[in-house]
Amino acid sequence: MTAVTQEAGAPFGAAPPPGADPGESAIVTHGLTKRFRGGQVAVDALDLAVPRGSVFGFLGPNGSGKTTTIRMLLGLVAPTAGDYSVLDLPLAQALPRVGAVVEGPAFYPYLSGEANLRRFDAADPTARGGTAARRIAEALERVGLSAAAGKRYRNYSLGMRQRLAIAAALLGPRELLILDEPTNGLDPQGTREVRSLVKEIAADGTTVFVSSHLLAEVEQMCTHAAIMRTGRLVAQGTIASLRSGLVVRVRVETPDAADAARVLGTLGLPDVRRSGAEVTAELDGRVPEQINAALVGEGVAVRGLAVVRPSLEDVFVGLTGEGFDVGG
Ligand SMILES: Nc1ncnc2c1ncn2[C@@H]1O[C@H](COP(=O)(O)OP(=O)(O)OP(=O)(O)O)[C@@H](O)[C@H]1O
Repeated sequence: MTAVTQEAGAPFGAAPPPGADPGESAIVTHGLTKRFRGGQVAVDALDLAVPRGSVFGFLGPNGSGKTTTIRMLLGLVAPTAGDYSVLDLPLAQALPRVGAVVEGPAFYPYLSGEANLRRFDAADPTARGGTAARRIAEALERVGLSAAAGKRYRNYSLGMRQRLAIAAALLGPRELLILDEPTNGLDPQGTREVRSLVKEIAADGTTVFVSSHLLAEVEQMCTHAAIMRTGRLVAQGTIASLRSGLVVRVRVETPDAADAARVLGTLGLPDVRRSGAEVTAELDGRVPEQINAALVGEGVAVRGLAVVRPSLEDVFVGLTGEGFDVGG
């Protein structure tokens, strides 16, 4: 597939830079659309470009089309229109290099983690029999379950269960790992385990494409994101580039709020706002040290000074005019 070019009116960041080598993308979609019987358009003309080596957050409220997109990428659902490329290969050649956790795999509760992986490995026609024990040991090692390999699945914590699902997806050498809402239903500890595992897998060079309806999770875990809303792409790019269009503010906590507001105004910071003991303004390219020095120089007692960067939620609100409603 050739590089997707930016079209007039296409969402911000929708295409790789002109002349980009398509081999640098782990996933490219062009006009990818799924209309279900009954007329429901679940995915609407989606242009995605997932750089190799990225941890790519596929972010959207429930029902925004994330799972349907993933199912199309894995060849589980046929698109109504558009095309896509995974690892720049025909799908049959790409899939053995792709690990995926879409719906939680069915593990036997009374079997150990290791025995469950043996079942999975045996069911994979592309896996070579003679090296199964090594593959399984490596997958368990990679997700940090070697010590719990012999423990029954039903005694695993939620985080361990999800890590085993990821191990099952990593039984072969994978260039791309696709995870659909991997922290859904996990407790905070399990969520932390999965998040750090994703980072480790990416650090080993595997591209990770992870869907989520949790903005904060994508901000913490991902290098890039695409934001979906009702089947349509709102924006995509690096997390920094998504935020770059929005204003960074400075927030000062002080008992001398009126004086602080005056000083910020004198410094020329735009949009000074005061609320109780808090004064905020646009940072406008200044460094916080300079602002702090000016405040202290004018005798303002500074209790706290922080730079407030826009969140992905601010990006979503800024682009759609709506709140990010996880209920869809
Ligand atoms: N097989 C189907 N037939 C008809 N409509 C479907 C089907 N699968 C999904 N949909 C609809 O398509 C839309 C997108 O669903 P999808 O599951 O892809 O969203 P999602 O972003 O993954 O949300 P969730 O996190 O809730 O699964 C929803 O409105 C859903 O009801």
